[in-house]
Amino acid sequence: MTKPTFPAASILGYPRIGPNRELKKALEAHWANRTDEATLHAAARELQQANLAKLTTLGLGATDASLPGDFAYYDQVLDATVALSSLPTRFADLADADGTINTAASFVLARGDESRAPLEMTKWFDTNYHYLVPEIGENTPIAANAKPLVESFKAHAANGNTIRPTLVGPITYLLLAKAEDGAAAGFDPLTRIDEVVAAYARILTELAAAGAPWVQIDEPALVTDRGAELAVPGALAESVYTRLAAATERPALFVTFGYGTAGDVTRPGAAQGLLARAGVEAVHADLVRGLAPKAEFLDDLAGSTLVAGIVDSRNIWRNNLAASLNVLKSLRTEVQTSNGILAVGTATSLQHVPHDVALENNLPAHLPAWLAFANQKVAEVITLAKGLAQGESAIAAELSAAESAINHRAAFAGTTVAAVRERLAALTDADFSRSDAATREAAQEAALNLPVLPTTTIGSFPQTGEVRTARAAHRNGSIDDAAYEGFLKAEIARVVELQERLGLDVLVHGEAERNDMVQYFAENFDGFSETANGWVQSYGSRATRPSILWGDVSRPVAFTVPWISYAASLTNKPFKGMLTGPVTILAWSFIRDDEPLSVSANQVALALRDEIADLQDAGIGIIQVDEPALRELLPLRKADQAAYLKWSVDSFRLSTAGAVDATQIHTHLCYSEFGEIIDAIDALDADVTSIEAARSRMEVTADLTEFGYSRGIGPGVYDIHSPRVPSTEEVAELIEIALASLPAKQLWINPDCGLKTRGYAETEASLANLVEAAIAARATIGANTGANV
Ligand code: MET
Ligand SMILES: [Zn+2]
Repeated sequence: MTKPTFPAASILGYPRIGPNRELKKALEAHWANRTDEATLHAAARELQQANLAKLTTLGLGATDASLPGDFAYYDQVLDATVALSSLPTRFADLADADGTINTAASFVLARGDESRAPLEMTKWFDTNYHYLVPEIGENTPIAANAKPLVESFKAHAANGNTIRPTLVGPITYLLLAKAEDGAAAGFDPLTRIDEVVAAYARILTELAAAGAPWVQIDEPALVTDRGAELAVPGALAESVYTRLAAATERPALFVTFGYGTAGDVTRPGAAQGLLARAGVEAVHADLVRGLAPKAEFLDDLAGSTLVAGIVDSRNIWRNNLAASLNVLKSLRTEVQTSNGILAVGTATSLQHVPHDVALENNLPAHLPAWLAFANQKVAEVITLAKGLAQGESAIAAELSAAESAINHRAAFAGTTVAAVRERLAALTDADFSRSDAATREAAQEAALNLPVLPTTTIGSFPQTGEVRTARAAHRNGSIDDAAYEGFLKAEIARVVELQERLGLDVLVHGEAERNDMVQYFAENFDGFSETANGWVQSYGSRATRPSILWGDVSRPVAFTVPWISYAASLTNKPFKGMLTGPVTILAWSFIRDDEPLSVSANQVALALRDEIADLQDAGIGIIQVDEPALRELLPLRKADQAAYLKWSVDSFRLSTAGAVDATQIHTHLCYSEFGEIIDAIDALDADVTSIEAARSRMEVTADLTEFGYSRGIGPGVYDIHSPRVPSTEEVAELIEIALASLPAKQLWINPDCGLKTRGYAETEASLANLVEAAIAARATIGANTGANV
């Protein structure tokens, strides 16, 4: 029997938030009870129809299943939880009479309610998109609920569009899940795979009955080390897809593997061949982050289609169509040798890029022609498929436009800046190291004269409505620079006065002048530009607007110094200046594809190094360089991690190593999987490191003791993710847990993260309790151990 052929051009998914963040607005209006559920559904449907209309205008077929059916109100993993009705026990009362999870219930899972915390949120692979972590135990219900998928398919079909319903795959779903609280120790959600497969088989049957010709099943977890072990002959992936392919009355299956190489990286294509032989009609390979399949590993595709993910869906650069076409042609040879058919697609869903370059009206003139956002990428996929089928001459105009944009970019003045390159080339090992920690410690003790268990904050103070209003007014010109500066100074003075009143030991300026901890730096560095409308979903209704790094980086003038030195002038207390580190600046921006990331990281590091020198000259004795994204960029495969950690740590060291001994360098990382990269964190060589720890009740302190961590450490004692005010007793307890494993001399007392999302009332109350608990702990230490701590 011949297998159905997948459309020649398709995309794995499309941004869901809407070109003007329509979904955000609809969701937030609904959550604020300003609209009912029917209004929300109508707004979402309208947005999806507009998106599909756009995609067909761009050239995707309306009826050949090349339109992705990947819409989600909040998150695609949450939608898989809905499709499986897998409600964790603590939410069991939310189930409908038939056991299913309705839209309102799914929002409770996503957002929590008065009595329950929401599902945990975690970064999706190595992206800045967050999914909701499924909680699966021995008894979590698993039962098919095809209704949302079927209804959506039918609604679009009635409108003339044949979408390809999309689901997170069974293996990926369970690998991303965590054991439900109360499950037996060591319980592995993957042990529930047979039930998940049975539920998916049922969903496939219902989708076939509704008329869906194709279904897309995303299995990106097979590009991780753990997933790869399951993608070898005789292992789980083979049996799962043999069973799904055997489902009676099902749509054709398209299984995708974004974010890397599926299966064994030394045998690119082996995982795809395996699934094709198991009966899957179309398989995908990410050619941007992963390796191109080879005939020798594909073996026999058994008539299946291989969809080449050649257009980058994680970045915004215009595709080099000529180079891509060459890759596609040689891949076609491999695929045809393997008895398969080649089609063209994206590396992952386009959910990681903004909608449309055409919506940008503020970019520097040279930039738009270099870029491709989602809509431009759809056109690129279609062009490449056409070129592959009909030859270069059929796409001559597109090839030449791409070529001239790429040549223009390569030759453009800011792309390579001689002075920046010379400075990088002249670096020596000495530029990456400070003197030994003991020497620094002595110099800092003399300079700062801090009490034991010093109290501080992570940097930002509440960004009130007034701050945001003033910023917007300044941006649109309704208040002038002087008025805005006056406003910010008053805000800074208020924050300094508050910290003095609360009795904190190390003060900060509060970051009121920063719209965002990355964008603010990008705005002040050469080599970056900001988009006006380049929103990318981060989680739920939240989106970020990453800056675009397009050229060599330098810092024309000191920009944090005026604010920070003004703040420091208002107090006699030790003062901490705040900067964002090189890895985080890059992780939360669109980065260059014409230079290794490590080169950009060192350029950013030198720009920061200049700022640190100026802060130091202005008398700032403590400088914090935040690296919350250090863990996020960690490569998915263990084999690639050491190289990443080497350059990322080096860039931090390059940024900070110009500081004199007496300047105390802090860093801040906000996640608790600290143990995993503790060597790298140690290698940052910061004098003091603050980390998130309150939710895990100081779990990290045990890792630190075991490691023998010897410098200053501030495990957060106040969970800033909720408006809850921790009592003095609670904070005292956490301090006590930390003191049980760490010497008092190393310990700092601080919140988990910045306070910008909090309100003033809870912030003041919480910080007052934090200071009170620290003072009490000092007294206890003095009583128990004498002054010698
Ligand atoms: C996500 S980490 C945030 C650190 C930053 N200094 C702040 O306080 O907001
Ligand atoms: Zn943080």
